[in-house]
Amino acid sequence: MINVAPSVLSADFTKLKEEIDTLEGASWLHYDVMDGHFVPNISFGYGILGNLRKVTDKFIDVHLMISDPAFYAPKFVEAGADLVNFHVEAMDSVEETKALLKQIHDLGAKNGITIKPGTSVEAIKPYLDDVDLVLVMSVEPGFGGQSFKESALDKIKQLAAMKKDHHYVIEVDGGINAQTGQLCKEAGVDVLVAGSYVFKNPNRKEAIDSLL
Ligand SMILES: O=C(CO)[C@H](O)[C@H](O)COP(=O)(O)O
Ligand SMILES: [Co+2]
Repeated sequence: MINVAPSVLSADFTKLKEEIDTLEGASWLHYDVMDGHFVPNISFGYGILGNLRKVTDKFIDVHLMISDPAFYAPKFVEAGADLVNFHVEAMDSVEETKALLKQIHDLGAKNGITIKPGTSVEAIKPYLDDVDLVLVMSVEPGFGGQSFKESALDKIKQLAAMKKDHHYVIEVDGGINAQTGQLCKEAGVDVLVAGSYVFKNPNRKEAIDSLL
């Protein structure tokens, strides 16, 4: 079964609750956190997540694009994240990474590990037994509205082939529309993040349905 996770980054923030209410058919919400350091953009933090948590029962998937996930991840769990994923490129050691994955679980949320387009699946092999989700970036993190990079497809296929020995779900993020979403589904993805494709369509249900 495919889940669609609309990325709040592309929503109209002046009416966030109404925007969320239009997302019929999507059981997840994707919440992109950018610190202006790990990526050259700044989005929103755990305060706004706390507000969002009060107005939706959707499964909130927090994507941390920040340099210090170990410090901030617990704050996002506390604010109501259902899942917190962070970039392997932001971590200094395997020990530190495993400790943060465990801490997120101990705090009661699901965890995930994320790779940029230039990072291979090899880099996250040490964590595949410890994660609930692997996020494959199909654009350089930092901005919505970019074009899908086909190099993500091979990584999804590799992760899908290894999935039988592990328990993670595979998510893809960046440049997803009906066409690229179909390619990802054929490659074995479980969760499609879609920002501009969903929020730029006046008929949100139609956009979400075209991805399912
Ligand atoms: O993590 C992200 C950017 O770093 C966003 O989740 C992603 O870009 C979604 O936007 P779009 O679907 O418009 O590409
Ligand atoms: Co994202």
